[in-house]
Amino acid sequence: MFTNLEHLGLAVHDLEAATALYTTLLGEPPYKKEHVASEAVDTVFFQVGGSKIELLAGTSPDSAITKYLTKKPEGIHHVAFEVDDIRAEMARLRQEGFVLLNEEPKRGADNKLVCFVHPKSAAGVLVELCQSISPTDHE
Ligand SMILES: CC[C@@H](C(=O)O)C(=O)SCCNC(=O)CCNC(=O)[C@H](O)C(C)(C)COP(=O)(O)OP(=O)(O)OC[C@H]1O[C@@H](n2cnc3c(N)ncnc32)[C@H](O)[C@@H]1OP(=O)(O)O
Ligand SMILES: [Co+2]
Repeated sequence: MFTNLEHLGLAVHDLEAATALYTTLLGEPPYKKEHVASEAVDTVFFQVGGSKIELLAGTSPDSAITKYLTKKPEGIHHVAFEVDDIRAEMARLRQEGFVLLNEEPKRGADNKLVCFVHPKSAAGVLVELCQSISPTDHE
């Protein structure tokens, strides 16, 4: 089951400048900064009610964010939904004909298991599924 709009992922060139801008915009500083080596990104998270803003900057030319920003301007890169059972939702979406970008859930930022749905199968929007896990869980 989809349970929440977990975060909006925003692709930015300059993480420090974007962090300062969003701190002013939202009136609160971020609650977390995290490097995710598997995605080659640095992230900054802001809480907004029950959802979050995730700022993302690529840390290598191979990063999906770096590649995206060579073709597109800064802005909304993906929409992330919280799910209660990521494997069940992946199986359901596959059955419905969506193209998943991961065979298995992978470790994302902020203590989540994540899986991406190709934008070409989701009306032009890159969709991320997220399931919360304990910080000590390893998959
Ligand atoms: C920090 C971890 C995690 C979290 O916990 O929150 C994250 O959020 S990580 C975020 C970064 N990681 C990812 O995005 C991983 C998933 N993405 C991918 O695998 C790829 O980016 C992609 C979506 C498969 C695209 O890669 P690729 O096919 O190599 O790029 P192209 O430039 O050739 O794009 C093909 C096609 O798709 C369109 N596109 C690409 N990205 C997006 C996007 N974010 N939103 C909408 N559309 C997108 C692109 O415009 C191309 O379309 P056409 O030009 O019409 O062919
Ligand atoms: Co994300």
